[in-house]
Amino acid sequence: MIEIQNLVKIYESGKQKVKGVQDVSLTINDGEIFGIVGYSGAGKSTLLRCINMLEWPTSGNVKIDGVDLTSLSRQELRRARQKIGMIFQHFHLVRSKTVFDNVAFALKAAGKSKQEIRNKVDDLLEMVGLQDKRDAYPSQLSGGQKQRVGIARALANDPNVLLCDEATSALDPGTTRQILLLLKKINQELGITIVLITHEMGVVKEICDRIAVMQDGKIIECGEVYELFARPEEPLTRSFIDSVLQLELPEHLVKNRRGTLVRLQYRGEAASDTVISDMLQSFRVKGNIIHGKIEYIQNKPLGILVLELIGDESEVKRAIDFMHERTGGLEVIEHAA
Ligand SMILES: Nc1ncnc2c1ncn2[C@@H]1O[C@H](COP(=O)(O)OP(=O)(O)OP(=O)(O)O)[C@@H](O)[C@H]1O
Repeated sequence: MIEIQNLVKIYESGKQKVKGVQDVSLTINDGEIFGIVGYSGAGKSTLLRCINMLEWPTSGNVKIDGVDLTSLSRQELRRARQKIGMIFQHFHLVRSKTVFDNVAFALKAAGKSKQEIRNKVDDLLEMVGLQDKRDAYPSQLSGGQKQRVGIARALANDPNVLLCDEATSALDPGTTRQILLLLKKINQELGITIVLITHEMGVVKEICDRIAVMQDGKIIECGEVYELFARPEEPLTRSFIDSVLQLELPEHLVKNRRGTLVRLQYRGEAASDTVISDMLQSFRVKGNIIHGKIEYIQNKPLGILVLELIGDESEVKRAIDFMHERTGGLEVIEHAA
């Protein structure tokens, strides 16, 4: 388990002080894939780099499996870090070394025998699907292949935790998906806890169990991915979610509406419910479906519909209250003029 308590990181350059992370407390459970989301400058990298002490916190603690990393000696910290792998946006491979040697590097440093190194590297390359690139150099690899080498290298010392710093941001969508599937496989087969930072909600939707949303060095919202998608509380979280759900309505639809537009979100079990037909039968309103989709997040359906309700104002209001009660997730987007 990773426990972050009241973490603060302030960068000082000359007389200027920049707050990288402001009083963050967070618990990440064993075996979880935990996402940290936020715009550029929100403090994601700083927080991630404090987890393995690449950045030393100004105050606060980081405990991994009960051990407070801020209290360790340099040597103890070096040993603790072997159990925390890390991968990077730009891979950070050694250009003059082959794929094999890039992965073997950490094992040599840990004093493993030649035979052990050969077996381990071969196993890792098989895991990431790069056996045939064993003797290639980084310049001969695609971006996705380079990240696979980065992942194999990060797993060399059998870490319990894998930190991913924008690991897919330099990759095209197809390759991103393959790398995310690989991370999921590693999480499931090896039981490794994964903490990833990203500004792409699509990445979160694909593989994370829980997420924290960061703004100005603070966590403004944290929870299970499905719950956050179904019921975000903060406007920033909502805008991240909307970006991936592609819910923007064409302007002419909003302009030419005749009634009240409402966005309806059905959660899990309610997704197949008959809430709309019940509403239309119970109230004197007409309903047009303007936009609709069902998203599957962590294999659970999240239904999203935009309805135009036309009718007497008080009847529309009663219809909205009814749907609110039945679904728990309803938003009035725009009132008719
Ligand atoms: N080494 C540093 N020295 C001074 N200020 C820094 C340093 N690293 C980060 N900062 C500042 O700390 C704040 C948080 O930066 P950080 O890189 O953690 O954000 P981020 O969310 O990861 O953004 P990005 O996605 O652009 O990397 C920013 O204001 C940034 O300018």
